[in-house]
Amino acid sequence: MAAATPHSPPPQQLSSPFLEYIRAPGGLDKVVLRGRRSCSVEIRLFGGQVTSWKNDHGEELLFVSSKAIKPPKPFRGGIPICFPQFGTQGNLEQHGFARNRFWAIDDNPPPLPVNPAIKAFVDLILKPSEDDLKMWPHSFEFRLRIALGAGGDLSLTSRIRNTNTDGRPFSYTFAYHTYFSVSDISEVRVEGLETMDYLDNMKGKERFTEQGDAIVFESEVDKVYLAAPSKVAIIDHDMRRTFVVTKEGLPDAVVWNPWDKKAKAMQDFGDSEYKHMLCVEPAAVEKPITLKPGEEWKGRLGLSAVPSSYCSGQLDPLKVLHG
Ligand SMILES: O=P(O)(O)OC[C@H]1O[C@H](O)[C@H](O)[C@@H](O)[C@@H]1O
Repeated sequence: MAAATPHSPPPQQLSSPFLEYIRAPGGLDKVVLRGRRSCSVEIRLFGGQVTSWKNDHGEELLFVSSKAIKPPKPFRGGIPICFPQFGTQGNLEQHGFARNRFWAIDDNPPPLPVNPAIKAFVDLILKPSEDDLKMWPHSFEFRLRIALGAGGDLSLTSRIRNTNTDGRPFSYTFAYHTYFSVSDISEVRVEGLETMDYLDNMKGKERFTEQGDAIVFESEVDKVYLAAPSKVAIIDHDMRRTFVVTKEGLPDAVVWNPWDKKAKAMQDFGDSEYKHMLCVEPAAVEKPITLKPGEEWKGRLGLSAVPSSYCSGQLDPLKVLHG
């Protein structure tokens, strides 16, 4: 049952000076994590979705559309959670229902190893409602820890447990649909995915192998990179900033930018906003994850934003990916 409502009282966990629970009308209650200087992370209970991540200068690092729609529609930007289905790969609504549900604060989560670099964190939980069970007849507990590190890095750890009592396993696909804010998509490079195999969603999921150097963008892209490395870098030349994306338990990485035509067709997205965003989404898409009753899966996303290190205008990819 989804016990979560946007009006549930803030629990004990939220009494830390690094955490704030903010009530807002229209199902927009949120939790704010605060770090050093102006670092912060905002999480909406609707969707269990990170909607803001700021660095210590207070600059926003995630893209959120100016046309984003309020609940009950999914929210365009930040880090939507795609579960139990990625995309249209099944009978459920696009990207599954988790991004469209009210999550609850998990006041008493099972322990996770504590990283001493973590400044503030919050634990959320999603359980299926009666209606969810009609669409996807599996009982589960989805625990999500969102943590802000001392250096301003952000991590999301998902733990999904099969709580079926009828002995049945279930399978799902999953993604952290991360929208990065970039200065100009035409100036952005992604390193770490070159030479990888991918499924092209724009070509009926046909399989190709990436050729050449770092990935650059000059038209619509919607690809699922398979068995992608655990570290990928998004290099924003104009901002002199590199996002380092790390992933655990998530074999694939989806890369998406709708470009101009699709942008115009999207109701909750500005016509030119494609220039200022890029989705790089650690995911489990090609091979669904299967859990037997009592089994738990863990998938982690780590994000940091570091100044790009240039030498004669060239970024040293080894430094970013292995430094
Ligand atoms: O519009 P949404 O349902 O949020 O989906 C936005 C995009 O998500 C992913 O990146 C998929 O690969 C795309 O095919 C899809 O268009």
